[in-house]
Amino acid sequence: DMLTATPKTTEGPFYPDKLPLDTDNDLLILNNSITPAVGEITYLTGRVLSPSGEPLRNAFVEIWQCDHQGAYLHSGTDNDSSRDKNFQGYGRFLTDSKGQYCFRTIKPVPYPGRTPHIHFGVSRHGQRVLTTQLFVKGHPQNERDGILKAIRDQKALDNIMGDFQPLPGSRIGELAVNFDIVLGMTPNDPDDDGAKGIGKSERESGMGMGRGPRGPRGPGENGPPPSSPRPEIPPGN
Ligand SMILES: O=C(O)c1ccc(O)c(O)c1
Repeated sequence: DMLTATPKTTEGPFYPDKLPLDTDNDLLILNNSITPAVGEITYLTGRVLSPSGEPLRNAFVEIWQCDHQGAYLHSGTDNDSSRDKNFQGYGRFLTDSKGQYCFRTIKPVPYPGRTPHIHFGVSRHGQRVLTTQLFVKGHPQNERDGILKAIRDQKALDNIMGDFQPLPGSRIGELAVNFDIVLGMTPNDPDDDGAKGIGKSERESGMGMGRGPRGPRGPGENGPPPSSPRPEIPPGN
């Protein structure tokens, strides 16, 4: 049996034109800063699945979104001066053997003309295979969003509605949302190419949860953000 494929949407104008030096899966802390981004802390988890529901390992998941005041990490914005300099704005992660990814970010807020959303790009074998957006289930502005209105299939729509809920046990009002991404059919799809197509230095910098010395901890583990330094791409490399 085939699952309903996650619908694709436009990439939008603000995929970062210059990636931040820190591209890990914790969008709340830049490099070794002790000051987190402003916003509602959200643990964003999910799996990348094949059309038949098999977990896909080594899928390259990128997310990007505007900060708590609607500023994207992009040179084409008109609100860069008010941008939250502590918000990473972009993050990426390679799925594990269960197809799982995780990010720590903020709950998305409206952008002028758009209902709240988080942009996603999923790549395999060095090629983008899905561009989509995750929305906030029940948000009143969803009804007036042109990109959402273009998706006519109710099942497909349900697939991109994130149910942002209080993180159980959190004393500081953190949220959690799960978003499983189902890819459409692709011809001749080996299940693992060892992340081929992702640049070596980038891969080495992709210190995700469970693979490196830091990155967000899993849901339920609160406390101050980790402060130990982690490997980064050295300037000039
Ligand atoms: O079409 C737009 O203006 C627009 C703005 C922001 C977005 O995130 C987006 O996807 C589209």
